[in-house]
Amino acid sequence: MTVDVGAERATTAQPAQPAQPLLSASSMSAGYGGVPVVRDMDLEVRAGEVVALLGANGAGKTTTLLALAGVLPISGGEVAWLGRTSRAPLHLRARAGLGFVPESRAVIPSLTTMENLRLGRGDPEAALELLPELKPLLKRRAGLLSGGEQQILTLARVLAAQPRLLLADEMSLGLAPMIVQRLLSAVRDAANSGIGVLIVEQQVRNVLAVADRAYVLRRGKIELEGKAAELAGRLEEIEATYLTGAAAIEEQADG
Ligand SMILES: Nc1ncnc2c1ncn2[C@@H]1O[C@H](COP(=O)(O)OP(=O)(O)OP(=O)(O)O)[C@@H](O)[C@H]1O
Repeated sequence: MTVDVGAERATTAQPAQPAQPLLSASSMSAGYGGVPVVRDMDLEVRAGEVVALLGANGAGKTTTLLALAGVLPISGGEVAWLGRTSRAPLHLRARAGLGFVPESRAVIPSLTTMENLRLGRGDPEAALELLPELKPLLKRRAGLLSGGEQQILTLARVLAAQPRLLLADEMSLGLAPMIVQRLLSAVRDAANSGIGVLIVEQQVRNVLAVADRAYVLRRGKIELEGKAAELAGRLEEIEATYLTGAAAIEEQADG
């Protein structure tokens, strides 16, 4: 396994070839305390596409994102970032253009919206172009924003760093439908501007409406993949087989 952090840095000035995935995993396994949770995963994300990662509670979606981001060490297979095999941790991948949007809102409450946007090394204006509703809130302390506004700011902070690839973990948890639509459409706009996106989202119909492709996880393995529009056409079957609470309980009983 080649660990080539220096090469990651060196490649940041060069745009990735569209033909080459920004991020790919082959036979990737990862878990906790030596127990694998995701196994044998093959996936990829290319510039300009939104890829959804779907699965029931406990299927391994967050674990997959953490392993791809370098937060959780992989126990098998490979992750390639910008065409090179990598085991670099998140902060080094972040320097090379990987943005991670966590499940929980990640703003500093005592700082204003603008100060939050300036925390990264990026360009607040780039984020404000994608999320202009933050403009009237720039001088307000982030702690005084609503939950939805804080999640919009969380996404904006990551976008301000102008990442090449965005990994987003259930951004919409507990938010009103309008805010969810807003976050998803901003993610789509970001992809249209050339960013690759891998997104975990419980609101399957909504995420498939903005995604290009999707992977469906069950018991830590990718069981289904395809174009988002095709999967949306089979949504009832997919929900019953892979995504419902009943499917998750059945999994645990079987497992
Ligand atoms: N830090 C941890 N230590 C041990 N096991 C963990 C840890 N985090 C998650 N797990 C286990 O790994 C499995 C997959 O969890 P993960 O959070 O990746 O699933 P998920 O698909 O993201 O679920 P959800 O939709 O509920 O967030 C679960 O059985 C979970 O209990």
